[in-house]
Amino acid sequence: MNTIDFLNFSGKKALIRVDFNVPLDDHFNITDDNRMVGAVPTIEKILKDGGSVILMSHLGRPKDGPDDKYSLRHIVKHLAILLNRDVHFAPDCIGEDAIAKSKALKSGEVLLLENLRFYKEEEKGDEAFAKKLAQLGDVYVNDAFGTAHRAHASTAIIAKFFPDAKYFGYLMAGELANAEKILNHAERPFTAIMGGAKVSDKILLIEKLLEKVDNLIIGGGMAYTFAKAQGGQIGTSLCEDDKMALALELMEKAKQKKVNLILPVDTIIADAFSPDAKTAVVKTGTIPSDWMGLDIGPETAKLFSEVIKNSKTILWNGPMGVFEMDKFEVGTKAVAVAVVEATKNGAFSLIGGGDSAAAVSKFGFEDQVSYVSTGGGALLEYMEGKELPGVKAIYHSGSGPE
Ligand SMILES: Nc1ncnc2c1ncn2[C@@H]1O[C@H](COP(=O)(O)OP(=O)(O)OP(=O)(O)O)[C@@H](O)[C@H]1O
Ligand SMILES: O=C(O)[C@H](O)COP(=O)(O)O
Repeated sequence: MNTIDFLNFSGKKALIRVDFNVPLDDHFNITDDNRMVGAVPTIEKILKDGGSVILMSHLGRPKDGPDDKYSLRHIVKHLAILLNRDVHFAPDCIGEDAIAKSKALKSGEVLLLENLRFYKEEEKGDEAFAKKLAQLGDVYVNDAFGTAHRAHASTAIIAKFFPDAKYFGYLMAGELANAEKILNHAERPFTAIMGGAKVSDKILLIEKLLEKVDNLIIGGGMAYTFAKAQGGQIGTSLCEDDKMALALELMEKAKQKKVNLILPVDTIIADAFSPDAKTAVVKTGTIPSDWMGLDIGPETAKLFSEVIKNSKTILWNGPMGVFEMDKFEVGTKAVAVAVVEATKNGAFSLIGGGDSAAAVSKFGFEDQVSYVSTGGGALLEYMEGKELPGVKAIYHSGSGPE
């Protein structure tokens, strides 16, 4: 793999695509900086070599050009703290000012460009826009694993302009190596824990995992589709009616493949989607008509935990309940505790990005699992077996713009 270890960056200007699409609160405080922290080793290696760094990223999904709400200027201060040095900022990611600022960069200096998605050309994968970005550096580095599933100008198209000078950053290399370990070198028993809101987001992954795992645990909102498909009463819980047949098919497939598919046996129900809701515990499939299931129940937490603790490889993607509300975090926390315990006993545990990562960090366990991925959609797509455009662009050995 063509990582930045193959080059001494002394005197070079490295244009690095990072994924600094981090969650911000109403006061623009970063609520989870995992993605920024993940990019630091790449930046530091290049600066230590005597290079300079131009960072480019998107933030959120701005609809219509520049919008202060999505400005990357909000993260400059925190980046400077993480890198322990000043960070220059270019309020336009292309154009004269960005070119001048990039030219003026001295060895050891860092420039952050404004949100790439302020130009619609970024998401369109526009080649002329990619060329303008390419003018800013001598070497292109892709360390944006979280955005590697997008074929955008800065993640994929731009690589054409660096036929002999394009590299993977350390975060990208680490993410791919860990995903690979799970997919192709998993020690047994191998347990996948799937949760989150919807079955439809994870069908392909579940199908793929049925080829690989010993145990497949399903919790979270998606479990109610399985409960209803089996004839259970689920009240007003989340459900995708059009996926019920598929849920039964997946159960049948698991049986054929001799995969132990484990579904919740009880659930915590609430009379409203609210932190102050009245709650009760009921058996799966027995939810009264105007109540909803918002977490797995205590019997289920015990059942899942036993399986997890006896596993040697664990992949976890998606929370077991509405963990953002303290009343409905118990099931997700129990699973997190079991994953931590298994890891202490030598298991390899990989936590899928996004909400599972947020849950693990809410409980303060991020340093007690083997790896917390910075990828949400990107990790899912990679694990489903899809080729990621951001990865392909670095591997592809084209000789310049087509
Ligand atoms: N029983 C439930 N009812 C309603 N929402 C639920 C339930 N269980 C979990 N959720 C919600 O699902 C959301 C996460 O689902 P989502 O499908 O986005 O997971 P995910 O983002 O794919 O997971 P990851 O980010 O780890 O890949 C959380 O906000 C959580 O509150
Ligand atoms: O958060 C993510 O999954 C990535 O940063 C990609 O963002 P997107 O889904 O808006 O393309």
